[in-house]
Amino acid sequence: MPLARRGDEIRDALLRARVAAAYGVTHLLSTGDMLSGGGPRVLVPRELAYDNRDGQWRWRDDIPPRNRRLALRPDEIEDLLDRGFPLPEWHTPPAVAKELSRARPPRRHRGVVVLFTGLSGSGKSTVARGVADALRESGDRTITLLDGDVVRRELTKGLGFSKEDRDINVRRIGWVAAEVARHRGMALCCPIAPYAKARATARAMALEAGAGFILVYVSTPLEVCEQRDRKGLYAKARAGQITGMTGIDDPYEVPTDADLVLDTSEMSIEEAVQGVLQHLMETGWVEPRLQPA
Ligand SMILES: Nc1ncnc2c1ncn2[C@@H]1O[C@H](COP(=O)(O)OS(=O)(=O)O)[C@@H](OP(=O)(O)O)[C@H]1O
Ligand SMILES: Nc1ncnc2c1ncn2[C@@H]1O[C@H](COP(=O)(O)OP(=O)(O)O)[C@@H](O)[C@H]1O
Repeated sequence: MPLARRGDEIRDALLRARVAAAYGVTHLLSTGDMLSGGGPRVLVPRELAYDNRDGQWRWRDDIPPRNRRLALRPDEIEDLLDRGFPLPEWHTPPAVAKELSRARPPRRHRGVVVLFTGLSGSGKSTVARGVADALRESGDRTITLLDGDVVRRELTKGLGFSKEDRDINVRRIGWVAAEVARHRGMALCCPIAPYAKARATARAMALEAGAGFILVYVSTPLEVCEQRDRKGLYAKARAGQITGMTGIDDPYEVPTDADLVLDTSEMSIEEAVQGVLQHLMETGWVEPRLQPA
């Protein structure tokens, strides 16, 4: 029953019992540590397993091991649903499986936010653009690329590079991305996003919108970013002409929660793009028919 959890086990159990009673339920099956309350009687069953000799569920110890199939754990069920695989009929009646997959559609049908984080010049925009181009060709989802320069011109104009302004910048990007993903699109964003807390907020907003969130840490070392110095900002920072440059005299908090790490000093642009696509396919967010070249 997809009831929102209140975070309090006792209140959750009571609420479940009340809702179940309202549907006419007279007995509830529960694990030993769950509470009853609210009317129906609670039965605490012994662990049941599927007996493939006659298709019945019975106490697991009454079934010879070779005929016994244990019930799937909740995380195994979620994994099958996320990947869009059918739940086995011996385990879940098809009508129930249909409802479950309606409540938790496969990842490839849900929205997703991909946030690239890393130093200026690390390759975030270049890789995000490559991923966007590849996925646009497949046409399964709408693709929104929230590119750095455009974002700072259109969405966050007027903000600077203080911690406060960077946090607002990343928060706004995260909010727009989550809205895109709420409507089943894919949003690719590439701010430096130097602070872990702002990145965590972006993740939370995407998850709250029922979407996925993938943090790609573009870990290209500072020396390489500095050699690239496409905008001449590192040279200016070294010369003391500008201050607050990330990696020089402003912090970058290395992610400890990255879903994927790419060091573009060790791979070509194409390899980096394929690395992201591969990850999206392996985790079920993108259909695996986009085969890497
Ligand atoms: N002080 C300072 N520090 C870092 N970067 C600076 C700074 N001043 C200007 N720039 C240019 O602005 C781009 C970074 O903006 P972001 O919106 O990605 O930054 S942040 O996420 O809000 O920290 C970044 O662009 P990219 O190179 O595309 O990352 C820089 O070119
Ligand atoms: N393997 C690579 N992956 C990504 N960018 C690379 C790679 N090798 C060289 N580059 C170059 O590095 C620069 C990265 O710039 P950009 O993508 O704007 O970085 P960021 O968005 O992180 O500031 C581009 O000029 C790009 O062509």
